[in-house]
Amino acid sequence: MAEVVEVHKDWIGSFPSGKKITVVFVIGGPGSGKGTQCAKIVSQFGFTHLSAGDLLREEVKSDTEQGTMIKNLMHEGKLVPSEIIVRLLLKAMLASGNDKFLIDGFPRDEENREAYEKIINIEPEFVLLIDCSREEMERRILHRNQGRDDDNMETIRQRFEVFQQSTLPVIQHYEKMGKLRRVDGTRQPDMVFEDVKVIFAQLNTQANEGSGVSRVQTNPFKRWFLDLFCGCFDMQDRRN
Ligand SMILES: Nc1ncnc2c1ncn2[C@@H]1O[C@H](COP(=O)(O)OP(=O)(O)O)[C@@H](O)[C@H]1O
Ligand SMILES: Nc1ccn([C@H]2C[C@H](O)[C@@H](COP(=O)(O)OP(=O)(O)O)O2)c(=O)n1
Repeated sequence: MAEVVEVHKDWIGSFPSGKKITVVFVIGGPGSGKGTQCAKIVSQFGFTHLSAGDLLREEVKSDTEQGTMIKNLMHEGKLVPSEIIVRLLLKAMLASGNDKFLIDGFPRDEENREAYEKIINIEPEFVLLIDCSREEMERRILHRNQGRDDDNMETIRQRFEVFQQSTLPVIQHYEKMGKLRRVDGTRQPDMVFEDVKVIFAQLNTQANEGSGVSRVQTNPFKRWFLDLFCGCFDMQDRRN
């Protein structure tokens, strides 16, 4: 709890004041090309890229009990408890000094989404879904050579399973809300980016037309801060 209060203090001075905070989620199956497209989006649209997987891999490097727990879950291709990943995301957002965030590999399931809504609660502008066939994703993962502990056939199978069972409901949720933007990720990276660019360019147009809601109006961090002091940060609403 003390650490979170510290983070909030940092936030006060670290976000550019009076600016709208923009969040876009990027989802897709393992190996669909999320990281590849995010790198391109960052260089063209000035977002801060927060990869949920990278944040967890960083956490694994810390020689702690939590790090070991995360390492084991990732090795099995399972999802890490939502509170952990949402806390890591919040910390990274606050530390970035930026007001535009590309959150890659999140939300992975309904629990992730609900935890985000409870703790951070900045509505995403849209959710970019990179669509790709399972065969192509499998081929890419087996060739990516990043030395990842989870890029082996057995773990890949479990990650596909999680995508089918747990991420599809999240996709359906955002589709119902009209927030899903789907691109065909089976093509070459630059071709995929042609479609991605059009989607992000619309975001810029909206901002210029002033259709976005300002941070002052929504003030999600104020709500978050109040929630923190009402004691509901640990996901259990103790007021009930
Ligand atoms: N459109 C694409 N066509 C072919 N290979 C790709 C494409 N996008 C990404 N890759 C390659 O596939 C692998 C997985 O991509 P990555 O961006 O790491 O996926 P994810 O972040 O979704 O797991 C990487 O080796 C990457 O270079
Ligand atoms: N929101 C998230 C994101 C990733 N994870 C864990 C589980 C995933 O299998 C691993 C790797 O995720 P990452 O996004 O880096 O990689 P892939 O899309 O599976 O290639 O991290 C999680 O538990 N919760």
